Amino acid sequence: MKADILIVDDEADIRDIVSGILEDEGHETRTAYDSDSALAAISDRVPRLVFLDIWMQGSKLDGLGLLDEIQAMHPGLPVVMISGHGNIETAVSAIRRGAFDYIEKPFKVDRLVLVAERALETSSMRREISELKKRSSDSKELLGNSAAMMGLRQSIDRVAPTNSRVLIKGPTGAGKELVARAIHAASSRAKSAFISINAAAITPSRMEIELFGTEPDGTERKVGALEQAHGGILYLDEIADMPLETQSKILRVLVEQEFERVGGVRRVKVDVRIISSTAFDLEQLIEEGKFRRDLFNRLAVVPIDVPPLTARREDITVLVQAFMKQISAQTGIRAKIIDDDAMAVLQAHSWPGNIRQLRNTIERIMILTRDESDEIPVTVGKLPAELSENLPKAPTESDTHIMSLPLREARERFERDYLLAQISRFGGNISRTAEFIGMERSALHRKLKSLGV
Ligand SMILES: Nc1ncnc2c1ncn2[C@@H]1O[C@H](COP(=O)(O)OP(=O)(O)OP(=O)(O)O)[C@@H](O)[C@H]1O
Repeated sequence: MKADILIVDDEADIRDIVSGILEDEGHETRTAYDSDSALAAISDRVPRLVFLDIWMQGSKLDGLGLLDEIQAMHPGLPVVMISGHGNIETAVSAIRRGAFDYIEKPFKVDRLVLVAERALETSSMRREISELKKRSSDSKELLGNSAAMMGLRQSIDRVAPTNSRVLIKGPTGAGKELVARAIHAASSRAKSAFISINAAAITPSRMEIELFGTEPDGTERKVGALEQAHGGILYLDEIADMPLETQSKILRVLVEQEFERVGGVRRVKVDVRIISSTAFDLEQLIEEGKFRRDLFNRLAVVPIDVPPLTARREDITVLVQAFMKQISAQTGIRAKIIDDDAMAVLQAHSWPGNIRQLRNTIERIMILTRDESDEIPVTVGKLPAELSENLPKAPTESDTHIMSLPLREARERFERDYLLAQISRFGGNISRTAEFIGMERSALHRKLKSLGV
């Protein structure tokens, strides 16, 4: 795991030895010789780990004072104390105050490397856990075995190991963020941060603070998303909503790989892979002058399309079952069986809110039927009313249209509607439709032809 490590020590040869060893391990190091230069280095860019000497000559703050300062500003940042022979007790009290561990001078290479790896691993695990807690209601696994999903998985596998910027296109709730997370998980940056920032949910004036952070001016300093994502991935959700001014600033970051914080003058260098997403036609927004073409060209190095749920209806059964299990685990409501007709209704629905809407619907169904025994299957009548609105209706006596037809024509009309609904339910897959309705594939083709479909 390559990381940005800061070494703070007043002795130049200790700084050199520690940074030499850590660089041999593939890390990036920076050094500081007292508390002021250390705080300046941290404010240039927040490192992933700090090695901090306990006694520093000529420093405004000693090691413990600086440890307190660092912890107040960056609570999750691990600090390993460097202690001399005489001050093990101080090192131990530093651990009580929140330091991760200490190494003793003269130190052994193995011990130094081990402590660094452990500190980095622990902090990345902590980050993962807090990330998991935040999203514990959602699974991160991309489910579905439709051709569309297989294609999507292939694109993810192909693009993940590269460092290319990816633009994920697709309608709302189709799983764009999940795709971005899958790319992160399969990339060499998997152990580093995945920071997500939603342009649609943030006001334009707040957007720059969220992205670039603020420079301290007596008040609390905010670490921006770009800095938090250093070494990892920044996910820009719904870039179409980004104000033009922010677009220019993002473009500059992409060109120069560095930026300035809001209210600051210093340049902050970062190494961040950007994945962005949109539900809109950016080409059209470019035509209308609402999106910068040069930014689009830089963000969309590899475009990935996430198809709407209606283009992969055959995944619905798997999704419904998985969501039942997940919701049941979270809420304690027992999972239900959905009968074939009710499942067919779910498969035929238009799902404008895509997978998110499907998940919410399953949650609603489970809540509505929570008092029933889990042996009673969910029938069409138990589904939320809006789901059955678009179904082809069975002819009734008041349906004079079909009732006015002779049997042969009425049957043809019914067959046509029935077959079209089944084909749509199986995402246009004729073989699977044929299998389900119990017809030979070739016979179904002939039938469709004879019905003029
Ligand atoms: N293939 C999938 N398998 C399982 N769950 C999925 C899948 N795709 C999406 N989801 C779930 O659907 C919900 C919406 O997904 P996500 O937030 O990734 O969509 P999005 O396209 O980024 O939405 P938006 O456009 O609103 O940002 C989440 O709960 C996600 O876990």
